[in-house]
Amino acid sequence: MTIKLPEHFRERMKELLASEYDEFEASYGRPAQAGLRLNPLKTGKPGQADKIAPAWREQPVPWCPTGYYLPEGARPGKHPHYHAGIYFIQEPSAMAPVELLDVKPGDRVLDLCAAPGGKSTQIAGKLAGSGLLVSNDNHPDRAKALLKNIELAGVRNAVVLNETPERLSGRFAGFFDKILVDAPCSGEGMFRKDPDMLRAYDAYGVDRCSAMQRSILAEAVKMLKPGGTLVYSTCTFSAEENEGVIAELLKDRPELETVEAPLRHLFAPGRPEWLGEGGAGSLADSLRRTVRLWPHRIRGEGHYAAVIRKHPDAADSEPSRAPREDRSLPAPTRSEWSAAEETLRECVNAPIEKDRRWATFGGLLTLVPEGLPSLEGLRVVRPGWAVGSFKKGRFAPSHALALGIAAEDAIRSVDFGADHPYTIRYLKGETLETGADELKLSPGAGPKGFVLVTADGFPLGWAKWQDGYLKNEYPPAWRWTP
Ligand SMILES: C[S@@+](CC[C@H](N)C(=O)[O-])C[C@H]1O[C@@H](n2cnc3c(N)ncnc32)[C@H](O)[C@@H]1O
Repeated sequence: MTIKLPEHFRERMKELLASEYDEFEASYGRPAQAGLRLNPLKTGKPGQADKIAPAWREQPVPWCPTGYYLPEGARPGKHPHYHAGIYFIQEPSAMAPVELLDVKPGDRVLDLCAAPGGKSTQIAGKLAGSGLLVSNDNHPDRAKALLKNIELAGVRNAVVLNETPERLSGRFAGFFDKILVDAPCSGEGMFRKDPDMLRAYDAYGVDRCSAMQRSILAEAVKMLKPGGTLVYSTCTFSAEENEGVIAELLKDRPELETVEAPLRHLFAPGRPEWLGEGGAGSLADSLRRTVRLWPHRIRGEGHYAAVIRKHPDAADSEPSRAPREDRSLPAPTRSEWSAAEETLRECVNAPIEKDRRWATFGGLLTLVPEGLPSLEGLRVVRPGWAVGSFKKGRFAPSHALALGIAAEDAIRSVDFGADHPYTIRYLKGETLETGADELKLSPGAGPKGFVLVTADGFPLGWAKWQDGYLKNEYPPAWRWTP
């Protein structure tokens, strides 16, 4: 494979990398590194991960305990397991920023530039269902794609927003323990993986990107708690978009400092000297603590990341201007709740946590994550886990419910196995002839009603059984395409 690198990119990298440049350029003659990351929300129990193709789990990514290099020719996106959200396809160096953020269960985390959700789903795996994830992207269509991946991953404690950093910082001042800013960038580390990035490179030049990154980051730090950690990352190599953005942020802000990245020994240091005369000044040591992932030094396409801590004694950010009552998220009416409760009891064994905060949103019943401030006035894509929808006085379980529970939580289930022809036919939206004796029923349940369809024990979606047929409830927008 030969990639024609933009001439000014080659010239700049040659000057910066000097004797290392030939090795760097040679890396563009090798195939892109593809990776897969297991979803701990679905593969955390003993034996679950063993069901995934062994060849895809042979080569671990050194900086990500759930990440693997894919062998050439592997097509995990064309496997029923993909539709169960048990893994995500992610370029290996893109797995590093969330590992550096060091998310713990119970944290309040913001992923500010989150679509399509590779890193948000990684964060959700680390939260393990406890704490809060606010996943945001300012692009409306990309925010929808983000929601789809959050639902596919079976995340129950995430809110998806479609907002600007400025509007969010007014609402969430000093609120988050951890923030990821995986910034839009000129994408120099994507040339091998995605030739479209080469075409877009001139349109999204380094100067334009660095201006955007500085303004996003300035808003992001306002939302960080004293003592909180922020990771800034890009998939580009230019110093202006990396060390330059961090230098600008740290300048005159003694409450912020870079810290040694936990996995620093695996990566190369930041390059303050590339900022030129007077560019880094007294910040040179701080910038050397940031990390660079180079395609000629590691197996990955390349990334930059800086870990920044806000001093625990930093003055609190301006208090949030959130309204006390959230009128944008009304609680279900008594009749809505009873319709929902009746159907949910027909579908799932798990207790319905009535004392949690439930809200109706766009015809959906959603479980709002604990500790969420008011979202009133913000562009909300989804305020929590949507467990079902109301239609003409009736309630139906959602696809997000199917993907967010375990097979044993369902009252009725049926498993065809990933290799069974019925599994693909189910994912294509077909009705399936199925005997009542093929269903697994909870004690006391009859065969008629909602059935969770699973593959190798991993939920794929709902069907409705009646008179020997499974009527397909798989959402048309999610269907299998050849
Ligand atoms: C590098 S991508 C993020 C990739 C993502 N973190 C993942 O791992 O899947 C950058 C994202 O930032 C979004 N974006 C651009 N400008 C933004 C802004 N001002 N505020 C929030 N998001 C922005 C873009 O729409 C894009 O989806």
